[in-house]
Amino acid sequence: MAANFTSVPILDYTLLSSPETRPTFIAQLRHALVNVGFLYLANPPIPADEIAAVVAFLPRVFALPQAQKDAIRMARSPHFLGYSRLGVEMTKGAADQREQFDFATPLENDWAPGQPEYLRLWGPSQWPDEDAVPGFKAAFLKYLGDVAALSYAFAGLVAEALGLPRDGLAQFYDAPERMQHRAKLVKYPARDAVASDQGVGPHFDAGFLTFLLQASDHTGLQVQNLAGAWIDVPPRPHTFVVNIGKALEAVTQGLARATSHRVLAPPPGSTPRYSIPFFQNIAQSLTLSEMALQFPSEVLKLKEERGEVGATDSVNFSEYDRLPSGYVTLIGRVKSHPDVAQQHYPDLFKQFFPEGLPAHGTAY
Ligand SMILES: O=C(O)CCC(=O)C(=O)O
Ligand SMILES: [Fe+2]
Repeated sequence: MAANFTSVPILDYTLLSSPETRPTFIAQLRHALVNVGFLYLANPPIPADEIAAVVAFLPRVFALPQAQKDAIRMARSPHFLGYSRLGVEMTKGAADQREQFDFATPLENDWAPGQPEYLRLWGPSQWPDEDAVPGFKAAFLKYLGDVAALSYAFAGLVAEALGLPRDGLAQFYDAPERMQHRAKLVKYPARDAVASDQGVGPHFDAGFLTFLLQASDHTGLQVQNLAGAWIDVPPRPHTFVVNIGKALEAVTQGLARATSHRVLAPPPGSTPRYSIPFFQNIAQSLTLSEMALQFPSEVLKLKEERGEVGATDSVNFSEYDRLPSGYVTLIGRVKSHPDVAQQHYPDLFKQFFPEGLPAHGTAY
């Protein structure tokens, strides 16, 4: 009988600061990784005022004139970075009802024709006009840097919780200055303003770890438990929601679960919901099936005790068993943003969308 969950566990980062309480955190983390795939990280090591400053910018950035937002639209970027209008992104073949800006940690792109196309995926962000939102770029870059640092520290904790050496996951990253991690500002308008209640449809995240900031006081995020039931993950003050991406699930042979999740649009008449997910990437050229990790038998036993995952509505990012990680990410981006792919990756676009640009997508 599968161990199931009806809520997402809360882990307090400050438990790590004392040798007496640290083992408690690691044990809670082990449980969350194996049985849930989601956790709240309370009191993360990022100053509350730094987070508040970023949150305060959200309504202002989305309130920029449409022409200024369109000037940095994602379709201009081979790196899938920039602004996406409501309804252009797809999950499981249906349009997501959210508006968003994708930004990433700073990195130049040195791809040259003839190299694998996925090496084109990382590159510079497109930022809104500094005069229109003074200070936003600096505040968000600071935030990106600090969450990236937290994400590396957290990977060390994950390794420890799964019985690996503390640097047991370090082989999956290039040197920090050659890595890029992505985050986005997301706005989900209330249901009466949009075509459906699909804020974002059921999906898995790619990569290793996601650090999600729920930036307004709306329920809407839900995760799917082992039996397939949808469980609410309401916002909690001064927490990140941390979840496992498909790449981490792959390298841990399913010990750490990638858990299906979705967002429902806020109810009619509500204010918009805002969030900022941060996606930690891994090195692009790795084929994960060639990098098997060895786990202690007592940890592997936890997976048996969990049992099989009974049902899920998500199907994406299943290719980590055979393709380089960067290619898997690129396929995900192509399927989610076919208009961007059509501009910059015409061959892949034709492969995934042989009938042309979907009116109502066929992806996922
Ligand atoms: O907005 C949220 O709360 C979650 C978004 C999400 O799951 C995603 O963009 O991958
Ligand atoms: Fe997600």
